[in-house]
Amino acid sequence: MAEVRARVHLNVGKKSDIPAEIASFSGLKDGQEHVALIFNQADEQQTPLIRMHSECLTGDVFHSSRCDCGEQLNESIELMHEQGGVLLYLRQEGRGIGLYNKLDAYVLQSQGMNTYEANNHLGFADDLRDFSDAVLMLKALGISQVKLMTNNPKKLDALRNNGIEVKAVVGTHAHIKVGQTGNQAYLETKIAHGAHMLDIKKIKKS
Ligand SMILES: Nc1nc2c(ncn2[C@@H]2O[C@H](COP(=O)(O)OP(=O)(O)OP(=O)(O)O)[C@@H](O)[C@H]2O)c(=O)[nH]1
Ligand SMILES: [Zn+2]
Repeated sequence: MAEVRARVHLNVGKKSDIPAEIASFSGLKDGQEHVALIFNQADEQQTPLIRMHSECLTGDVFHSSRCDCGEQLNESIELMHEQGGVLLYLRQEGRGIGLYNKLDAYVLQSQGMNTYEANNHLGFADDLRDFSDAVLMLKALGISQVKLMTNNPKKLDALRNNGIEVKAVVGTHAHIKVGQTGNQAYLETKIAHGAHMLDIKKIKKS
């Protein structure tokens, strides 16, 4: 069993004006410092909106053209500001392979491989993520049923197979960034080979 270690108020978002709390945990299994952002005390709602967001330094911090992670993060924060929610920020950079390996994968993608082929070429599976710490974090917050914000069916399975009831799924928009280092091929590959439920019509040019 994991437990909440510290829980403290802060404002977040592009303008630092969205009230939230950040929580740290004890008893997590993989040794990473995962955190939860809690909006409007949503852990007290019966079925809060949840996002399990895997870390992406290049996208979340630098708003890289190669992916849509930073935009998804902002979208989650803004929606949770409106309706409450819990954002689990999971330290699973590069779908679990780490930042330097992800940059090696980007080199291979610049040479023509897709995102999964590049992982495989480096000796990794398509996706190394394990969401059991996310489940422990939800349980530590007393959350057993959720509305999940994702397009990734693996995240649904990870919760459903571990005692968290997923009552509804809320898709995120994706934002196309055109050009040689853009994210269009990355998003299309996730739909075609990763079974992502991303509605191509929901893709917006940003
Ligand atoms: N290995 C690898 N990881 C990538 C690449 N592009 C982005 N990532 C990582 O992919 C992860 C994306 O995380 P999420 O946005 O939470 O997950 P998702 O599987 O896309 O699912 P949803 O956004 O919930 O639909 C982050 O850890 C990024 O660092 C890539 O080309 N190669
Ligand atoms: Zn990213």
